[in-house]
Amino acid sequence: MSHRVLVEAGPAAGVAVLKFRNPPVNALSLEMLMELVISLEKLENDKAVRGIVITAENPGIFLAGLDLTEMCGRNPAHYAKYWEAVQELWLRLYQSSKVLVAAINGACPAGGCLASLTCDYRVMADNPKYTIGLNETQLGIIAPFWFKDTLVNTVGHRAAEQALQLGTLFPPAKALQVGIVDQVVPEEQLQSAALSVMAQWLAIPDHARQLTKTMMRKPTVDQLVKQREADIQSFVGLISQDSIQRALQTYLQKLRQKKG
Ligand SMILES: CCCCCCC/C=C/C(=O)SCCNC(=O)CCNC(=O)[C@H](O)C(C)(C)COP(=O)(O)OP(=O)(O)OC[C@H]1O[C@@H](n2cnc3c(N)ncnc32)[C@H](O)[C@@H]1OP(=O)(O)O
Repeated sequence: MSHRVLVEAGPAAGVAVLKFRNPPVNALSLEMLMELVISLEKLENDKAVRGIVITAENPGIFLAGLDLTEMCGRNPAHYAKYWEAVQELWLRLYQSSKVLVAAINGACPAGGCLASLTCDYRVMADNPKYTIGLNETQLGIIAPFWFKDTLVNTVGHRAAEQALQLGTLFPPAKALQVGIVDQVVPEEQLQSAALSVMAQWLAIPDHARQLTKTMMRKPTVDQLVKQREADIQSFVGLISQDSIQRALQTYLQKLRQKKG
């Protein structure tokens, strides 16, 4: 039984809707990652499902990214387990044979942006409070190579380099201009727009679309698969450094003080 991920049958045949519900901010905790992987595996094996709309149950925050509390003050074994789960989610999403459409109905930083970038199409609600991007450098950390490659595959090398170096969080219109999202629509039309684009994608025969998706994505997937263990060790080494721990603690404190 999943608590942090809700899967519903969509209003159209063959479409499921997967909703994030991990209050307060839909951070990707270890439990949330594991529940997502299980839900995605079930959907992947369900022949009746051809497409999945991915969204947040409550508008405001799509995903707050990786859970910073999983990466602060823990031991190396925990960091390794956490990072393996992050890799697993990315591999499931990026290699999914289903059509994935992200209906971005809230803030979408870092790991949240990465999850949306694995989708085949991104529709974002036109709300200036919502931003999207790989903002890792703003936290004093570096987006791993497979985060970078997923962005490069979406927006091209130059735009990705600039966005990554600056850690830019783009509001909807700018995100559309850069190509990080494919469509921006009024907030109240987000779900209908996602279903409408899903219908267009489902009009293509599955086998042809799936083989094309694999052809386009396999080189990027293979890069991680062939060095998965090394990537885990690299993450554990970096995240355990005092300077990185200090940077993350400072960032978390800033988030907490924002309220007070
Ligand atoms: C060095 C080796 C390489 C490492 C690579 C690692 C790659 C990392 C990828 C990531 O995803 S890092 C996480 C990036 N995420 C962010 O920068 C988002 C941070 N959060 C926000 O900007 C805001 O919280 C929000 C999502 C826009 C929501 O704002 P809102 O005003 O609605 O809520 P807050 O009051 O800010 O937060 C409520 C509560 O939640 C805590 N929190 C927020 N984000 C996270 C998070 N990502 N992980 C854990 N906890 C988070 C926040 O601290 C508040 O906690 P309390 O004060 O209530 O205790």
